[in-house]
Amino acid sequence: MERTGRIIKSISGFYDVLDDENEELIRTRARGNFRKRKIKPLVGDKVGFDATGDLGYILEILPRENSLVRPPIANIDQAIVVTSSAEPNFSSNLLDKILVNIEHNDIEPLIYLTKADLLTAEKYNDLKQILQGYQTAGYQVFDDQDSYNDDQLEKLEATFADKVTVFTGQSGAGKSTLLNHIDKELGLATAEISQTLNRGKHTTRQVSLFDIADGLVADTPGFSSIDLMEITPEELPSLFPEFLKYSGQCQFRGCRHVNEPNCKVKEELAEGQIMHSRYDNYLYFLNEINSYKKRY
Ligand SMILES: Nc1nc2c(ncn2[C@@H]2O[C@H](COP(=O)(O)OP(=O)(O)OP(=O)(O)O)[C@@H](O)[C@H]2O)c(=O)[nH]1
Ligand SMILES: [Zn+2]
Repeated sequence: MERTGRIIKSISGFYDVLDDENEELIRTRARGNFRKRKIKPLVGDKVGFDATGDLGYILEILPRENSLVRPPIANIDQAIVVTSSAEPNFSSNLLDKILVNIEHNDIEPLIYLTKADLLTAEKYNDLKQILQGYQTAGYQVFDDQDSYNDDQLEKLEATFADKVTVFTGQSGAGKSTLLNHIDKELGLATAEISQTLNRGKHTTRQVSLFDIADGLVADTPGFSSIDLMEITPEELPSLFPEFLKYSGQCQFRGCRHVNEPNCKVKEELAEGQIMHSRYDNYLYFLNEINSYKKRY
């Protein structure tokens, strides 16, 4: 009889499946017909499988809610955007770019500040102000100056239950360090970042889901840059949740909030209800996306 479960790890052609019924871990292979159809099972996939002997076989992959390429994971509910204050420096442009990519994949982003202990009290307060703006825009923000404050870690863990969570962010932002604080037994490799380049070394390679606080959690390889290749100019305004609050009141359906008359988003921007940095980054991204189109 076919059993169901979720792939939580993939290692050179084998997939470790967590059985839905009894939480047993079963090593499986994909049936040859997947390879012929060019379907590759992903960590996070819900699968139907069959296991009689030592080794099981994946019989079917259930429809995916979403999937990421980097890291290759399917059916993700939320992403913890690990956002460094210093080394590497905070960049609202990078943060917004990450958020837009996550929103595009129908994943809920949460913002988690790290390395604020490296800031002066004044710089930290400035950054906190900015992050308050993200809270107002609709994001859950964790902004304690001590990233490993127990209360805050508990609040973060409380969001894991019954979800698949990925940790994402720039290389060197502190993803592995944060996860190691959450689960002392993980022992993920962390790296000193290269001082001269102010850019992290890539220390995280394999993708697997860990069972933490009644949920499944993945560390992911950091990146040094990301693009907006998958996003269209039509879609972009819908990836800013605070624009969505007002776009229904713009005069034109499909308003891009650039030069259109009676644009409610621009009114709210002028009123201070929408952050200037977010709007400026929006225009910047729109430009970037349009420049891709010209090239191809
Ligand atoms: N001062 C300070 N250093 C931190 C903090 N969090 C992480 N670090 C340091 O930053 C460096 C990079 O941390 P990692 O956890 O390896 O970063 P990562 O995001 O997992 O990096 P990749 O694996 O390259 O994506 C390490 O030297 C950590 O010790 C923090 O809150 N404060
Ligand atoms: Zn508008």
